[in-house]
Amino acid sequence: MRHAYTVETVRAAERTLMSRLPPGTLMQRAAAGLAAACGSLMHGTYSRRVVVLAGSGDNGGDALYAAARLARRGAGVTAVLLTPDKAHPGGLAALRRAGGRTLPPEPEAADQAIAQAHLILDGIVGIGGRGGLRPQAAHLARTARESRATVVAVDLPSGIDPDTGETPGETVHADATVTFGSYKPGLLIDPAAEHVGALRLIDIGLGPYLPPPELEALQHADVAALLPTPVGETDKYRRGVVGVVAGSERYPGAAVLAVGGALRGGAGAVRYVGPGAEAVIARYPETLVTSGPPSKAGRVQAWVVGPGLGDDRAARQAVAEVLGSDVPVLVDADALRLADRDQIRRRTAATVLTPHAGEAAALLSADRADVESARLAHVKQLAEAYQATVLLKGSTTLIAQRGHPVRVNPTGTAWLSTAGSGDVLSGLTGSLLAAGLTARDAASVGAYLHGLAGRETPVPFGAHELADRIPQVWRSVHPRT
Ligand SMILES: NC(=O)C1=CN([C@@H]2O[C@H](COP(=O)(O)OP(=O)(O)OC[C@H]3O[C@@H](n4cnc5c(N)ncnc54)[C@H](OP(=O)(O)O)[C@@H]3O)[C@@H](O)[C@H]2O)[C@@H](O)CC1
Ligand SMILES: Nc1ncnc2c1ncn2[C@@H]1O[C@H](COP(=O)(O)OP(=O)(O)O)[C@@H](O)[C@H]1O
Ligand SMILES: [K+]
Repeated sequence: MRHAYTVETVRAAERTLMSRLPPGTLMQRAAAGLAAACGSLMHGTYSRRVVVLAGSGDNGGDALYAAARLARRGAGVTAVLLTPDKAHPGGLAALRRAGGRTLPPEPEAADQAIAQAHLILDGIVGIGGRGGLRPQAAHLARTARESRATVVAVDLPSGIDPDTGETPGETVHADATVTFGSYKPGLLIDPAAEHVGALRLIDIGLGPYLPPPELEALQHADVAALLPTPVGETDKYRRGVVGVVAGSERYPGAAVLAVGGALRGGAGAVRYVGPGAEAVIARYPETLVTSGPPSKAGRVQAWVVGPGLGDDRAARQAVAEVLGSDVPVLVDADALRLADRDQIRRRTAATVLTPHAGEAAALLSADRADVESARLAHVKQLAEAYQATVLLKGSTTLIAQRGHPVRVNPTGTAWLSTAGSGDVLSGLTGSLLAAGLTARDAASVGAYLHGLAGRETPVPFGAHELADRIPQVWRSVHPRT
């Protein structure tokens, strides 16, 4: 599991640790890790040209100390000092001793140095940055982006909000980010995460002083431990039956895709309820189909309701019946609009809502653009307002449930933004719910496998090919399956 902590938490841990160590120890640990990372990114240091963009805080200090190490190993280093009289004194002295030169931030000289650099170290601001970059810093960030140099962000790309992933103005666009002590939420959540590049964590010893995280991301081993695996004495009912209420005369394909996802999620059987039965059976003959209402369909351990459902009376009634059941329910697409909000809040069994940004905006009476620019705040707000587990889809998928750290899905690709891909995710996640995973685990594991399938399916792909790829990525996560 990867964990991410807010600035306040990182600072508190850092204070405790620093009080037990000689002054400057943490900065030297950070600088040593940073210099090593830069050396390997440049495939050596001798005769490489490095430009440091150094702000006046400790972030600039880290960058200057690291650059001094690179200069001692033969790199030619130029530091552009944003406020020369406030530059980190120790870092600056170290760089000068190592033969590095400094420039004030006058555009012409700085731009020229940047244009000739192999590597640019962004030490403008770190976790002490507030608001969008100031004009002088913003100019340097743009010049760095337009250069051919490899841009390495120190702790984080300057200009991003470390706690939320918001980008309030101009930001540095990094090829790599070397972060210290712990991940920060903003490094893992879009739009900021788009500017992070390859992310590397340098351990500076904060671990023992960190409380529960703000955000966490599953890795292969975590997912493998959660995947349902049939044991000797099981049967199809004990493995769980998932009911899928999806599709309509107009959108029978949504039924097929949701069932396709559900068949790959580990439940022992998939029961389909709705007008798409013929199409479903034609593609997946193993599906148990019923044409009546969900309440007459027989027992299931979890429901998926919504993909391609339409919005007629029958659809509304089906949503109400499913929400009235005492088993976990995943609510997607049309059902997010049709569901009675109080009925969701009153449920005692788990409820998973899977909106994309537009649907999330409608559920919160907010603007879609605001949801996309501040995903973390909005997913938490949704989980709170609906007393449900919420999986917010999009370029970064987040899973929130009150009382737990938010989960960020680390897999995925923009190729997933293809029609019907969300239907596959609903079916898959509902199947994991029926197999007995908790709402939060089912949503996180569903998003993880869906994202991996997106990465492994030859592109460009359609949603049905994504569903077909799930067994392969399941085995790649859990090779002994
Ligand atoms: N925590 C840890 O464990 C460790 C932390 N370490 C390092 O310390 C870093 C934090 O250092 P920090 O606290 O000195 O703040 P930092 O990020 O350098 O920024 C402050 C400066 O930025 C300026 N500034 C602010 N906003 C701005 C804007 N929008 N646009 C432009 N400028 C802006 C502001 O200027 P002022 O307002 O004072 O004029 C001030 O000078 C952290 O990220 C990590 O790298 C490591 O050494 C080891 C262990
Ligand atoms: N830019 C993106 N990067 C990564 N994943 C994306 C991106 N855009 C969408 N996705 C993913 O693609 C899927 C689309 O689902 P959804 O919006 O419900 O589409 P549909 O209704 O057509 O099935 C979701 O899993 C979402 O997280
Ligand atoms: K930085």
